[in-house]
Amino acid sequence: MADSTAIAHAEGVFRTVHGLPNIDRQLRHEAPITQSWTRCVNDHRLDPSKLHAPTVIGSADLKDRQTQHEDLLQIAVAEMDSLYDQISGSGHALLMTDASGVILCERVDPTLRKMFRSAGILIGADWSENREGTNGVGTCIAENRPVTVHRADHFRARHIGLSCTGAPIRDPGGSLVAVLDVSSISSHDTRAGRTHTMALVNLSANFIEKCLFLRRQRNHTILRFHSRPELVNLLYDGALALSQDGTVIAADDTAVRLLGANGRLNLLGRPLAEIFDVRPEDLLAGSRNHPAIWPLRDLRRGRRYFVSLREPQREPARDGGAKPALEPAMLQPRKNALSLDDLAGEDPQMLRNVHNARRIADSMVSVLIQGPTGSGKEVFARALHRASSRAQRNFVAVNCAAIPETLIESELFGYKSGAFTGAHKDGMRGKVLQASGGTLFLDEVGDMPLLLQTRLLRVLEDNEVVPLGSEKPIKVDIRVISASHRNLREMIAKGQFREDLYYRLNGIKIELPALAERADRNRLIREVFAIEAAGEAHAAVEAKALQCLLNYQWPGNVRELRNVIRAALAICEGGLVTRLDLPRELCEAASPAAAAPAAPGAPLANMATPAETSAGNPLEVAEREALLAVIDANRWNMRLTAQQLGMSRNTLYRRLKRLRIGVGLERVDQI
Ligand SMILES: Nc1ncnc2c1ncn2[C@@H]1O[C@H](COP(=O)(O)OP(=O)(O)OP(=O)(O)O)[C@@H](O)[C@H]1O
Repeated sequence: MADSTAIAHAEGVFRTVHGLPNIDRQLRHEAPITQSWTRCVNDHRLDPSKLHAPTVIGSADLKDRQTQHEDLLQIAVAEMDSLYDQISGSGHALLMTDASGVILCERVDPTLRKMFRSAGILIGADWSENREGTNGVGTCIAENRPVTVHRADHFRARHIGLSCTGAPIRDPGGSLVAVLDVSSISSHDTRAGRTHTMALVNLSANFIEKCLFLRRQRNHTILRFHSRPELVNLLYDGALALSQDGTVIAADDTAVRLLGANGRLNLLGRPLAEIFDVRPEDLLAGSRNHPAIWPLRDLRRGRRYFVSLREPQREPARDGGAKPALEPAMLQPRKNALSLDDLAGEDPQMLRNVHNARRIADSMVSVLIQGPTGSGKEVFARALHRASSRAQRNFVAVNCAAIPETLIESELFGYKSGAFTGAHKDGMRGKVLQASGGTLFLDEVGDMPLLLQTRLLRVLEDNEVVPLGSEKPIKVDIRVISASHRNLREMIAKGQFREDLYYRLNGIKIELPALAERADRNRLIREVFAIEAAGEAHAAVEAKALQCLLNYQWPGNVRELRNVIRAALAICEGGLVTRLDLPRELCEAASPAAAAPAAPGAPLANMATPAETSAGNPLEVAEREALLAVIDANRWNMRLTAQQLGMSRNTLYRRLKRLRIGVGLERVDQI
């Protein structure tokens, strides 16, 4: 390519990204392309004119990735051969990448192989957007939908001879696992001509996706449905995988669309009898009792569908035949760092909170987060920091309740060398200085001693801090987010909290609801299970155990929920959580027969008395007391307890179970 073409292309890209008029006024790019260009410049810091060699991963890494996607590749290769037959001779390459954009397999006309290789289209090459800029694979992954990137739509000048169309392939949980892409070089295709290619690629991607769903769910009953009987058991029907008690454990995109559900999570964990007018016993009788295809009505909209049932190919190897109602692999476990979007959920109060937080994310407005213990105040503060323009700078958290009163001043404001006896000889930068440029998170701000409140207010008013033992103020630039589970207004009335500081901190108030009050609590419980069980291939929750989790009042909110699930996963047999793996008190309190919900704040931990453990065996009583003493000393932090006792956390949880020590309110590390 002539340098002048590359320079002109790069100039066009920069003009578009910076909103300047293009020299060639005819040049128009669709929104997904210009958004991708903006990501390439601002986020990936790529230069469109730069020539570079393709990034190709090593053969061991490639082999690992291929093995990891073995079932997918087996399905895809057959479909790719069939698609390749249809397009061969037209100068196209057909390729499939994994979710990070690395090519795992390809079908290329042997006479064109060399040309495609020199364009970087070869097995093992990384076509993610942050490597190759806007392209059919990387942009499909970034946008999570089918895209065509035609010639000068490409970000890198080097790729403007290519025309590519990529379509996502999703696993039964809805996560993108692969991209199917058709590319051509020096194509004389018009953009309109790519519409046909897009239809073909989409069809093949949908087909692969459906086969993958059926294959991965083959050990469960699968219900397939469509409003037209002749389309049942074909590509266009909806598919639901069911547990043995008729609970939906996986749904494909078509099922979600046909049922008008608001996403997969609305279907997962629900009994099929809540979705269709089917009696559970009819369903449990299996396909033998039904004609091959029979009609059912959808309960929400009253629409008639024709359905077929496929029985499990093999009984799931589960403990004692217990019935899984929820399998995390079917949910989409979220990444560890939760974003504001992740936190919004479907609760009206949370949606309002997230909306307000987004509006002020980039401003200097102080944020006061209130909510009961464990409701996610710190998680919210971190998400807000990540959504702000300070995201790349420090987020410094100070727990005002955890630092001894005598140290809090030096912790916050730092000190000069030799400021006091025992001070570090080089002095210390306090948290306020560490947070300068970023965000200072004051957790449990209601626990800050009054004297310090006065000093903090001065720092916030003057934007400068004077370390202990120094007289020289240092300028700071901090965004303050504070949190408290206490009623600060009541504290002001009692003279325990400064009113002026309250107004300084309370630029905007975010009130987090208790877990039991959240309209979307069932969904949140499932999500937390999915997060905790991520990476455990066979983890599942038995239907009755799930019911206990859903019915319980959760006085310790999400923290308690997380710890209960974490402990249950550690002690359960074969990955299946049953009621026996949950604290007994939780199931009792959650049962409809329980006289009243657990009183908010009532500790769940340590509710069994020594007499209840193995009929009061004195050795066990002694062991229990010794263990409780260590746990108490570690403030119910199981990681530290296990470390101190020199055992793994799993062993510790097993021992807790044996000694019937509940783990309801223990504190563990943050995600
Ligand atoms: N929406 C959520 N999804 C998954 N986990 C969450 C969510 N919200 C909170 N958590 C988890 O719950 C636990 C408690 O959260 P966090 O520490 O933010 O609560 P908090 O309200 O600040 O608690 P405290 O009042 O004790 O300071 C953490 O382990 C956190 O990762």
